[in-house]
Amino acid sequence: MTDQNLADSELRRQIVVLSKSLFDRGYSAGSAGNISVRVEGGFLMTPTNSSLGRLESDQLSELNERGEHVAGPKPSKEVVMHQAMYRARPESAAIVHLHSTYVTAISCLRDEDAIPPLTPYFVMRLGREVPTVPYYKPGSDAILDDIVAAGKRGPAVILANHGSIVAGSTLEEAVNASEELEASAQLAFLLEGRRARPLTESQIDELLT
Ligand SMILES: O=C(O)[C@@H](O)C(=O)COP(=O)(O)O
Ligand SMILES: [Zn+2]
Repeated sequence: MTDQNLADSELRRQIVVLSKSLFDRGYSAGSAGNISVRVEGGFLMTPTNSSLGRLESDQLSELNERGEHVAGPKPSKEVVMHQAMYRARPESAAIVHLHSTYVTAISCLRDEDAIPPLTPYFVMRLGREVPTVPYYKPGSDAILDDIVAAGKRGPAVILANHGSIVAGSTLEEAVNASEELEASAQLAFLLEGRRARPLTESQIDELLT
């Protein structure tokens, strides 16, 4: 079942539960990060300046199909970034933006190929590559074109000196992929400077077929 088939109340419950789970395990701190989910007629989104650990299901922002705020508290400042990712990946029903520690550390170090495809699970959850877009001030609409281009290359994108944005066909899928991205960033740090054996192109092809 895709998230769009789930009742609005169930999607609200999932946003609260999965956001708290991410927060409790250290994937976001303070009020960093934001989440959106496609619903009938538009999107639900976490409010701006809200902590992922303390959301309430009846206090989520409601947006229409065009990404305009129609009800609930003021949405995250990253509406345009989320809308760009939905545009790049029309099959997506949920998007997670985090500042998880190792991904954010890598986002401050490299411009491309920041996290190599070293394991099958990386390829299965994140694809062949995780592109990086240049730095933009958080909330800047100018990020739109770069996110559309990067999102077409894969479901996960690194934001230079900021964090990550990950799309999924369900919220659970987007959360799982975000967690895999952070685990892969940790691996990349552990292996830095060592002769790690990357997966071959044919091994990657086999995983993606
Ligand atoms: O980094 C930022 O400021 C935003 O990208 C963010 O993570 C939290 O912004 P809001 O969702 O507007 O609270
Ligand atoms: Zn952010």
